[in-house]
Amino acid sequence: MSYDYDYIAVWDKVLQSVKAEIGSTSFDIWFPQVKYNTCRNEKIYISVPNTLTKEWIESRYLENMQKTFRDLTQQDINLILTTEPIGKDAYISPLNPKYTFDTFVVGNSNRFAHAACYAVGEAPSRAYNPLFIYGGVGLGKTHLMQAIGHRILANNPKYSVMYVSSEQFTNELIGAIKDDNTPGFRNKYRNIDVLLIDDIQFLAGKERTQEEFFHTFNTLYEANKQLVISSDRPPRNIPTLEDRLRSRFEWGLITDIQIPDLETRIAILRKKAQTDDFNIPYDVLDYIANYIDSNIRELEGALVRLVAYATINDKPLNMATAAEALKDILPPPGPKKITIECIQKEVCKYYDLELSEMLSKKRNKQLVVPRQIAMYICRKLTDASLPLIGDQFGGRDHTTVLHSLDKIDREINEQPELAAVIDQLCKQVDPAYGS
Ligand SMILES: Nc1ncnc2c1ncn2[C@@H]1O[C@H](COP(=O)(O)OP(=O)(O)OP(=O)(O)O)[C@@H](O)[C@H]1O
Repeated sequence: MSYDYDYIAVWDKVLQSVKAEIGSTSFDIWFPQVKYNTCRNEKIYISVPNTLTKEWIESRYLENMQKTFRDLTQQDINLILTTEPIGKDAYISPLNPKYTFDTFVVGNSNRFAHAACYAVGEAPSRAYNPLFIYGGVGLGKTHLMQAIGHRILANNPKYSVMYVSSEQFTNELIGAIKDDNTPGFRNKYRNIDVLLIDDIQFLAGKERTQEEFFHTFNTLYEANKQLVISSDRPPRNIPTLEDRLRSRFEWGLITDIQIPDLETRIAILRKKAQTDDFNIPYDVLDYIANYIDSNIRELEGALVRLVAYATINDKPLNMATAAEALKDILPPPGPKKITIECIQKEVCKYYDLELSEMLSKKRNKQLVVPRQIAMYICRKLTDASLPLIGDQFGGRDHTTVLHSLDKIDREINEQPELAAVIDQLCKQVDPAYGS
């Protein structure tokens, strides 16, 4: 047996047996979008819609599914769950219908990026070209990019809009080189009206792909076609990106998405609950939003996990169920205890430092300032005495702490940007700060 259609039939049987085993409620939650994709080198690739589903199935059902598959085929085959498209024609992902401007919540962290994307969606090749969007993992870059695609298509159904991740672009180029069909590849990429290319940082170090992308970029740009590029960092920070590409990315508009504040996180959860018709009390949404603060995908993942848990166990969607369902990823509900350590960690995260550096005796400026800020916040948000703070900062004397507090006090008055950073850090440590 080696044809896809044989394996597809086996896969169907595997699904039937899973359903018989776990019941249709769980099955309908986890399996509707789990599909046979392709067979490559003794491996069967199964597409799953997201990482949460992947992890859930892997940890609970995969072993049995694999066994059933092997029993039915009498072949030593591995099942691989993947969120990436692999199938022969699957290099170009269609747009996700959920990623539109309507479903995107605008807050301070993404207002500018949203406005830029919206303008490009309404006036492709006229507003900003290229448009470069960057921001941390799971903050909405793909969503915004695809929203541009949807809007352009809604206004101009004849446009050919292509969304592709840089990884797919690379894989497809490699495939074309292997099959001696680079003209076909070029033809496809250079005859479109809009190219949305995601996660461009993936091209770092891939010279041949960069070369190809450079020509694709030029051809499209010269033909006045719209380019939208996303990355996890600004062009100047992508290592081993050729200068000629970097400079092209800087020709148009560069816009970033920041980590959302608490209000935006709550608004995103409310919108998601409303769109998916989940009836969840606001205090539960606030609880989730309070603790998951740096990745919207995880924020949504927690919500989905809660709903799945409540459905499977037939429990009400309330705080107690949330605490149970999310106990592995969130601390129990209730006021968060603010400790010196959690302040140190938050400040380290902000300044990209190791905790050990903050507690060390080193006195270079990159360490001294964050250390003094952390001491200042400890004094502000905890009851800790000066000697205790000194002690927990690598055994420093209380006079050192006092000196730090005085210094930051003075600088806050002179430097509004420092005051804003400290304010933001205080909010991160204590979501109730200032309210
Ligand atoms: N402002 C927002 N409003 C509503 N949903 C959002 C918002 N921002 C992000 N999301 C949702 O969060 C999830 C992650 O977003 P997305 O995949 O666009 O992130 P990304 O920045 O492209 O991540 P990566 O760096 O992993 O490529 C998606 O389901 C998206 O719909």
